[in-house]
Amino acid sequence: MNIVIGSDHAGFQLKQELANWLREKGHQVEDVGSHDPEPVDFPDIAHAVCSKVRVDAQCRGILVCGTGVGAVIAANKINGIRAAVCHDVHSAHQAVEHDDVNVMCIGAQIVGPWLARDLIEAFLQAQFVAEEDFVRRVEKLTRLEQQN
Ligand SMILES: O=C(CO)[C@H](O)[C@H](O)[C@H](O)COP(=O)(O)O
Repeated sequence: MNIVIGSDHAGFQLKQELANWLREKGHQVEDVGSHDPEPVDFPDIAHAVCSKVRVDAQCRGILVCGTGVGAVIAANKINGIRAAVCHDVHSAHQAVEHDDVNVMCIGAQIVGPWLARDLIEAFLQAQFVAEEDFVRRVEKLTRLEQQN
């Protein structure tokens, strides 16, 4: 799968580990930074990841900041992005299955590397379930995005 990954300084170390691990698993990974531990603002990294994900339906995004909170706020302001901060495996797959989430945000200060891997595996393996209720709700999300 094509994956775009990014982090701010708080997520840098975990993002490096996750990007390497994803490549070892055979995924196509584009790392948009940060590329060193110097401070960087999470909205800039969220924009870099999400501007690629929003134009490629086959692509998923992963954002790592300290808590996942700043990243998810920023990502959800970008048209075409449905982002979720996920720190449990159930949310990580249901977010895709029900809500067609295309960007997952992780807090490096909240979860360790092993749980982060489980979260990403659940996120990447999940597919949207195109049931009537789920489709209708996602369409309503798109309309909300267009209204504002
Ligand atoms: O978690 C975050 C935003 O929700 C960020 O990654 C930062 O950790 C947080 O904003 C704290 O900022 P700092 O510059 O690392 O003190």
